[in-house]
Amino acid sequence: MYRIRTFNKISPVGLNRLDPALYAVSDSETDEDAILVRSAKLLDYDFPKNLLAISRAGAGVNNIPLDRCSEAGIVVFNTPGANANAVKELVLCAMLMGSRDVDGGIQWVRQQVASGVDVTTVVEKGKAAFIGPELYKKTLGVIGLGAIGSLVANIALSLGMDVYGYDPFLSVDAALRLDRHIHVVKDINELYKRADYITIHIHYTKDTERMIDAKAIGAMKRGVRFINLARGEIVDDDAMLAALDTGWVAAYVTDFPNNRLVGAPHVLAMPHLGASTPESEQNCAVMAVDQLRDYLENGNIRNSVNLPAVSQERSGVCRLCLIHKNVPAMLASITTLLSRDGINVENLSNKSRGDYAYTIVDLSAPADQCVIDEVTALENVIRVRVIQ
Ligand SMILES: NC(=O)c1ccc[n+]([C@@H]2O[C@H](COP(=O)([O-])OP(=O)(O)OC[C@H]3O[C@@H](n4cnc5c(N)ncnc54)[C@H](O)[C@@H]3O)[C@@H](O)[C@H]2O)c1
Ligand SMILES: O=C(O)[C@H](O)COP(=O)(O)O
Repeated sequence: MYRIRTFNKISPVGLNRLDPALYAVSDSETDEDAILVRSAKLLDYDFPKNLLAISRAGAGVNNIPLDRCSEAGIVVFNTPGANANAVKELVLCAMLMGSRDVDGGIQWVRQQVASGVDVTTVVEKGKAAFIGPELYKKTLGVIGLGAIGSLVANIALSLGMDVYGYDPFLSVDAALRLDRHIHVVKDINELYKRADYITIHIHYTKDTERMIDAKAIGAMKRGVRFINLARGEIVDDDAMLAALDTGWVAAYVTDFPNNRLVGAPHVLAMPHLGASTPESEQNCAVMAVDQLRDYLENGNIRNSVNLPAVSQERSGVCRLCLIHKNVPAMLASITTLLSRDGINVENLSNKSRGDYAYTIVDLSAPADQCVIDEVTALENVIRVRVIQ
């Protein structure tokens, strides 16, 4: 029986894929073998020794201490693309709301009614205060052309926008998803100097923290409208507030409110709603659960953010799964111990990612505990699992 602790509400459509005969799942499990999480912060969480995996039902993993997980042999998964459509649709909403003062207008209508005015008598005169430009024929800059950015870039074309994209690490898959009419630039300043609207879709890491600072904003066009449904930390709030104050930035629409931003003019702050649709919550939960099950039951790794992707059809009678450091002669050391005991290797897969590597070995005979202990004791081996 595996114990899975949930740290957020995970869609039952995903959770129902966990057989209750094999899995105990709740938010009160202790000594858990695995974690299912959305945005709950695990940075200071004291992981149980037997924790094997964390599956993030969503894209961003800045709430998970990846280095600490790798060192402890904990595999971290996310669900690439599973919530991208939900975010794309909210970006469209954000672009429109940052343009036309729909929010201000709706609030004004409510205020009229609340103060006893017959709103029908003031609408036509009052509406002039809420005028705003159209998206059609304007230029959109998309920073980050991954799962979300590529969808946003493509749909903006169909709104009649001219689209510039920037992504120095563009994957082949992502590039193939992009409409050929999108101008992909190598220098972000090419995007900054042209865009009337900029939307950012990159991960928050040490490298992207406050990437949108005073210098970046200064390189943008005066009157730019900036949309941030990625992470609050990517934008330097001081620089953004100063630019809103002078009108250099006409509107800042963000999914990451804080008290300073919410009080400022021309800021529209939503409560992290990007992925909050039933469809996206289900997609993410299904993917997070399926990947987790495949790892727990078969040792296969798909869509990990800290270990390589390694999957292998089951063969033999017993499977060894090893997380180890990416150093020379690991495979030789492991197979030497196995062959010394007369155990034949039916199939083997090994891949590395940065400082770490993962090996799956299917064996023709069950490995006895002595040999497992010896493999576990090898220098640079972090974790060994035996799956029957
Ligand atoms: N508001 C929400 O609810 C919500 C929902 C989903 C994702 N997100 C955020 O959006 C981020 C992106 O999600 P995704 O699914 O598109 O991820 P993704 O991995 O598919 O795409 C990220 C892209 O950013 C690119 N990139 C990395 N560094 C860059 C840089 N310095 N400049 C330009 N591009 C860079 C990568 O090459 C990649 O193509 C997530 O990490 C998360 O923080 C927010
Ligand atoms: O990174 C993500 O996937 C989003 O920020 C969504 O987060 P959530 O699952 O907590 O809504």
